[in-house]
Amino acid sequence: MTTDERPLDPYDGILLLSFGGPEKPEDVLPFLRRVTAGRNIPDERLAEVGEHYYGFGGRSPINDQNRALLAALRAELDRRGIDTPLVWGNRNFTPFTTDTLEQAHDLGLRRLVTVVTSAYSSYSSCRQYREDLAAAQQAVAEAGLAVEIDKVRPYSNHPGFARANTRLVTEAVRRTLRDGALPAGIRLLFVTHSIPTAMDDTSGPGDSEGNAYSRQHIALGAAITDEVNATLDTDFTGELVFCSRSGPPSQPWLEPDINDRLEELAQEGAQVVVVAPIGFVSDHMEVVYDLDTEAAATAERLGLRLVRVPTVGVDPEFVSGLVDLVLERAAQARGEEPPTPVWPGREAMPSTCAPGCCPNLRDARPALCGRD
Ligand SMILES: CC1=C(CCC(=O)O)c2cc3nc(cc4[nH]c(cc5[nH]c(cc1n2)c(C)c5CCC(=O)O)c(CCC(=O)O)c4C)C(CCC(=O)O)=C3C
Ligand SMILES: [Fe+2]
Repeated sequence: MTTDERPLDPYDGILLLSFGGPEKPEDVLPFLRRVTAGRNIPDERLAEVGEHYYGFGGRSPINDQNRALLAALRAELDRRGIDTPLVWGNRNFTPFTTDTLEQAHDLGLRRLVTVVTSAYSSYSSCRQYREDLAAAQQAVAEAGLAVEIDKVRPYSNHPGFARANTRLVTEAVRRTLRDGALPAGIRLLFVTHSIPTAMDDTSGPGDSEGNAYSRQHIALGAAITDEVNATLDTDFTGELVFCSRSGPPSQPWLEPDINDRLEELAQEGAQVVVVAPIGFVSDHMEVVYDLDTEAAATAERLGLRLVRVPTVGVDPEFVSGLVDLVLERAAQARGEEPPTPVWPGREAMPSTCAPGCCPNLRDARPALCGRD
């Protein structure tokens, strides 16, 4: 059979791997216990985060967003004549990854290529998913089922993700124009999930300078800002801020928190803030609570108008980019050297993580899709 007929060879299945979220009030506590097992999150923070979920009827939007992404990926694969089955697994909620691997094996799938719903390099956003894959693979192996698993590269600088974000930010800024002019005191903020500074310091390949997580965000934010300025003839200075900090106060996490920064910006005379959550791929709880509820309330109290940019979600350019990444990974697995498009910057992250990449600083565990 030629590769034209089977463009995903050697893979016979695609796995969408995500975080997972609760779907009803009774799910919330078990979900939170699972997310935070052994992670030193104060009880008060857990109770508080539980309330975020109860405020939305105990249902996170994330699973439905993944169902929509699956449908969009299926449609894009079909459009390209690729009939490879697509399955979905989560870290913290059903369908759990181990069950998904069993299901995949039942379907006859033996070698999967994984797309993670996270674009950046860090323990939480990359290696922890690789550990999930190793644990699930081990669990099904104990039942005698063998499934091989690879993943696509971290894709914050893949044009599909980066250009879709650029277009969404440009459109949001364009919508603020009145008679072709920007409103006075407008600022552009890029937001992502805060992580412990120790996790950021060690993110990226083991022999690199670290801080891959924050650098990747800064690079994308700067590239988007340049594009917006070029397209709309503006002179924004974008900046990166953080949300969803959860560790104890004694542990340093990436700052500034978006709410603190809004206070400062209001004092500096800002009036409109465009908030682009480039750290996330869908409008899940960290977006609809931390930004649309909490940061929106902060902005309101300060008299700031907050314009929230959508996440990429099922944007066709993003979805098509994910399919390109899967095809690229398949070509690599066949021993070819396919082009690895990159924007912004010049270097694609490797599809197989380097030794020591984004280490687990608490308890090292086996991880797939890497060279250690
Ligand atoms: C980098 C990163 C991403 C982005 C990459 C990716 O998407 O994977 C992300 C995504 C998400 N984080 C999510 C939810 C939570 N994260 C928590 C806690 C933590 N997140 C961390 C990091 C990240 N998290 C970290 C370092 C912790 C501390 C504990 C630990 O070291 O693990 C907690 C515990 C309670 C609390 O918030 O304190 C919850 C409930 C949801 C689901 C949303 C929904 O339900 O719609 C999603 C998509
Ligand atoms: Fe999180």
